[in-house]
Amino acid sequence: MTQAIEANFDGLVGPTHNYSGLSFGNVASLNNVARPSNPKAAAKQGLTKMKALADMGLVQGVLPPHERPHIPTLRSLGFLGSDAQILADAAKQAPKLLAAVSSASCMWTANAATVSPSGDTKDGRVHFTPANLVNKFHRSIEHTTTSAILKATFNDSKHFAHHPALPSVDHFGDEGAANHTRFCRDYGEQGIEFFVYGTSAFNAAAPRPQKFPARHTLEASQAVARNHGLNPDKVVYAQQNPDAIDAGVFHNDVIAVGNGNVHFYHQDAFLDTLRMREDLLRAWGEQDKPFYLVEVPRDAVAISDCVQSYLFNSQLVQRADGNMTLVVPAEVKENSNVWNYLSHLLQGDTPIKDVKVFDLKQSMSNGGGPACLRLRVALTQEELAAVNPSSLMSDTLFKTLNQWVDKHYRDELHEADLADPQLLMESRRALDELTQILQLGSIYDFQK
Ligand SMILES: NCCC[C@H](NC(=O)CCC(=O)O)C(=O)O
Repeated sequence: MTQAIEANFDGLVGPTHNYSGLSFGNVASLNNVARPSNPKAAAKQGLTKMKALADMGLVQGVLPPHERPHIPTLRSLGFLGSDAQILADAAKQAPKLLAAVSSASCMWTANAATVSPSGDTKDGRVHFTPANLVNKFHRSIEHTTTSAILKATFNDSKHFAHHPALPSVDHFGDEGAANHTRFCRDYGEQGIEFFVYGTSAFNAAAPRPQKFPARHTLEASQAVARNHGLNPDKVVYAQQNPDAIDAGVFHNDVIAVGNGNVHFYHQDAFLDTLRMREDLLRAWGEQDKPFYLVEVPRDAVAISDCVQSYLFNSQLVQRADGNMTLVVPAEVKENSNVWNYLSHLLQGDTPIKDVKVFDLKQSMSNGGGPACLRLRVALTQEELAAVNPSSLMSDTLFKTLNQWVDKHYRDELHEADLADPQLLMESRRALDELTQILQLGSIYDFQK
């Protein structure tokens, strides 16, 4: 049998990366509002992580940034005239709206979509549903372009099925793979799809957070599971602990991560931990590999440590020897509770055997760690061969993209700069060139 693999598709940080405090409930986004950003450093930090994972022998892909500021959204909201006029009017009349349509938030591709590998789906294809991200206006405008990018990257209907986003209303709030994990013995076999939601929209009695929004609903996850043709016996749902959301855990991937036969999560991540454990063990059943439930006790690491360090927003990746590496942000090393816990974990009886640390400070300052920056797509060799080859990381692509960033990106950006018509022109020139580098065709409005 040919070996299936799990590829990571990272979002390349766009030229308008900035700190606008747009994400209520996301502590880092709120704390860093109005700080100057460095889009050039942000893009390079992301590229360095992508290249390092490719060098570890993993398949690494790149998804391009979206067109920002998004002039078509401003036009649809009544701004008229030339692009420069629209920017000037929006900056004056609705500066927060201009910031929202300028966000580089599509870099966090864990929120791009939910992906079900072919081993799990009825028709044996890989299924994609772009997330509607309806809870945040600046993110709710992503799914149309995300859909175009996914279709251009996974462009073969024999292997890949693309669904539209769910209805854009709170009832179907969908944050994509940030709340979705897949467990399996082998990436090509039937696995368990684990959906985590913030609340249930159609059940008024369901527990919900008091302070911050629950961005993802049970009903959204159920609809995705139906559309993807998943086997109900191999789907597990779990509700996030509402208190965790109120403590700043706006996506489940801030407090849990899974891969293969390992679920690594915090004691306070879920509303009903016992049930989550039982449901996963039942779905796993009898296999020649044990299932590891690695629960981090609150006495060792508090929720506040998780939110501050992003311990769980790590990538748990497969090594050639069958063990796993945890890819963490530098903040993990700076938090002594977390670092001590990790040192202890690596000695224990779990497949997690080493840690790799990356500086992702630019993304982290908006609440996005290593796991937020990647969308996982498990692929058989035949499916991998059908992926757009120009989207896959290599020595050449790494060099080309670094040069491209050097040529087009600024190293300092303030919120006021978003009104600069030059920034719009620079971004469009950059993205036009990028679609040629990645051979994606015309995916942006300005190219049509
Ligand atoms: N998965 C990580 C997502 C982080 C993202 N932050 C933001 O959109 C912050 C943007 C700003 O505040 O400028 C969010 O909360 O959805």
